[in-house]
Amino acid sequence: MSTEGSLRLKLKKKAKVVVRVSRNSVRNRGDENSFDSERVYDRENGLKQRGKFRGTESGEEGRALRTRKNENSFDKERVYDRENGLRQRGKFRGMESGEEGRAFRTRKNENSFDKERVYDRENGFKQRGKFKGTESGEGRALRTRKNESSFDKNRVYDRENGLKKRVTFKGMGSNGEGMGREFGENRGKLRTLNSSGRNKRIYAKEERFENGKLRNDGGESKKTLFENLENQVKHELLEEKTDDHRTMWGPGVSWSGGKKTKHSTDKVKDKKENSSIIKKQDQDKPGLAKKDQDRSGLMKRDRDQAKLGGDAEILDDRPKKKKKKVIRIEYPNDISKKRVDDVLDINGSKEENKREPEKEPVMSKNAEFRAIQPSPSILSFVENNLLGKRRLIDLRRAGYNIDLSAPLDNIPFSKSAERERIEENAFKNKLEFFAAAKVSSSFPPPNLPEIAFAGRSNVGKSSLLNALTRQWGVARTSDKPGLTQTINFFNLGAKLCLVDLPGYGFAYAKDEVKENWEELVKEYVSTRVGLRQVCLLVDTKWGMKPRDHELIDLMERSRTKYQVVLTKTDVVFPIDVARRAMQIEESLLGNQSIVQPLMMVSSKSGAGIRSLRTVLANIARFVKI
Ligand SMILES: Nc1nc2c(ncn2[C@@H]2O[C@H](COP(=O)(O)OP(=O)(O)OP(=O)(O)O)[C@@H](O)[C@H]2O)c(=O)[nH]1
Ligand SMILES: [Mg+2]
Repeated sequence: MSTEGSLRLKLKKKAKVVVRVSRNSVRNRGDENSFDSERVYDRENGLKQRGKFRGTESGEEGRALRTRKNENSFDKERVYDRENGLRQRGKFRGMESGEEGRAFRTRKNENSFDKERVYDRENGFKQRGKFKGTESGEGRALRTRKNESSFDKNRVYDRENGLKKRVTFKGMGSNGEGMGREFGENRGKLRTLNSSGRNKRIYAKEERFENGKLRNDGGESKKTLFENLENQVKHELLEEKTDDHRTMWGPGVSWSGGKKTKHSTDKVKDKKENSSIIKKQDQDKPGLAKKDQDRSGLMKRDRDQAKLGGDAEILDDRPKKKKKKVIRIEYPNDISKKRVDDVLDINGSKEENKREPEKEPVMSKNAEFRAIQPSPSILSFVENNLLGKRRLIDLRRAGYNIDLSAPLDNIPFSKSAERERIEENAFKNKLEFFAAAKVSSSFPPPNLPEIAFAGRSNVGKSSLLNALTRQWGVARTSDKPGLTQTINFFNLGAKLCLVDLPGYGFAYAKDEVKENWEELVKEYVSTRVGLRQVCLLVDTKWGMKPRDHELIDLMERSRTKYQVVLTKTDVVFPIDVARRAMQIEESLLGNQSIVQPLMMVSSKSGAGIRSLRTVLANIARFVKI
């Protein structure tokens, strides 16, 4: 830098220093708040705020300057707020000159005040109640964060709720000593005494000098004083009777006996005459249960505090709890909360409603079925033949090829369905349709022993024919009941004839036609020469129906041999297959023409087909042609 430049820099600095010394109103980096007698200069908003600002007189500016630490400057008539500027034009004369130092509203002392107004940093001068709780010099009475309840003779100021609480509060009268004492009592700060689960606020007993400092000269220490005080209060709580409802509360709501009660202000006024802070209680009642102590403590709380504080009232800042209104609606037909006798009265006299002797509950058909206990032989047959609903994974593990039709009718671990492997020779023959009859006169001549398959429509008669011979599609099948409408005759080789009968019961056909089927079937099973056995097919899921019994009766009368075959066993659980078998066996126990055992098959899974095949092959074997 050149010599000329350095000289200029020095001159500038000197000039600044001079100005700074001569005028405090110059705004520079060190003094951020400049002012003059008429203007306020704000660093952020410049000189836009042109209100008269005379908070400090000349010579006192040094203290009144608004700095970062002292955020609130003021004058006799105006309050200056850094955030809101001079918008708050209320008269603010809380301090006289010379007292500003203590009355400044700072971060620690958040509440400034004057004789007539309350200044709230957040709400400005909205709270215009008269607030005269402290006279000048009451630096200790200021409401601070620790002492949140400020007060005056007539009003209570609450920082959150403003002046809404107008309870007369005369706990600390102004006595000119700056300590808030009215009666010259040795009363200290409010202390919280935890009594009976509730906080009780009491005053400490203190002695102070005239200058306001705490006196602690060899006497009881402050801590000891509080301890003594707590003990006294506890004793009082135990001693007090519950019928004393005197309270220190004004018209507000206070606690009495655990319930909120309203108190009149008259009771509070009388307490002015009290001159002692604490009425000593000498006796204690150690035998009182803790619960009772708590309760009595709660009920006497008001009175205790009144005694402790003389005229002082302690603010209860607890929010008032609203009682929930419970609306009970009585329904005339609601008998949920009535006794049995009452219920009887509602519905009629007790004699009329005498209970009838209890009948055995009628079990539903389903429940009856579930109660059936199958015999071990049936159960073992079901298990051995893998009857009932089975998981494909289980069938695969057992070696059956589930990709084949009727896999259980194949030999395990064989890759293809080998018709030649069918054990029974009769069923190794080709199944051939050779005659269909709608009327009895159309029946073919009985040259071969016949095995007929009867049953309700859609029970699986035609499917079973195909499954037994492993010739799928020879007998036509359909999921619609009533497909087979004629008596169809099939040759199985030269030795056996299989007959597919039309079904009975529900079918998609005219009633007249269905009646003809039934008559034809009845005629066939009762009159057909060469009929060796009727396989009466019953759906495992639904069991036997009345028309099945009709046919059985007919066959019984005509002495036609019949064997019951449960079909579609793959749609129910194994246990239900066994139950159904047991149920039908028991229902047909006395029948003469029935052929045992009851067979269980599934044309779809192939379960039980081999067993049935064996049974039927035996019939063919012993037939004499
Ligand atoms: N799940 C399962 N379905 C079967 C079984 N047997 C037959 N079905 C099915 O049942 C339906 C009826 O079979 P059909 O053999 O036509 O019954 P049907 O007794 O001849 O019936 P109609 O000729 O009308 O009297 C068809 O859709 C078959 O696939 C079986 O064992 N299991
Ligand atoms: Mg059929």
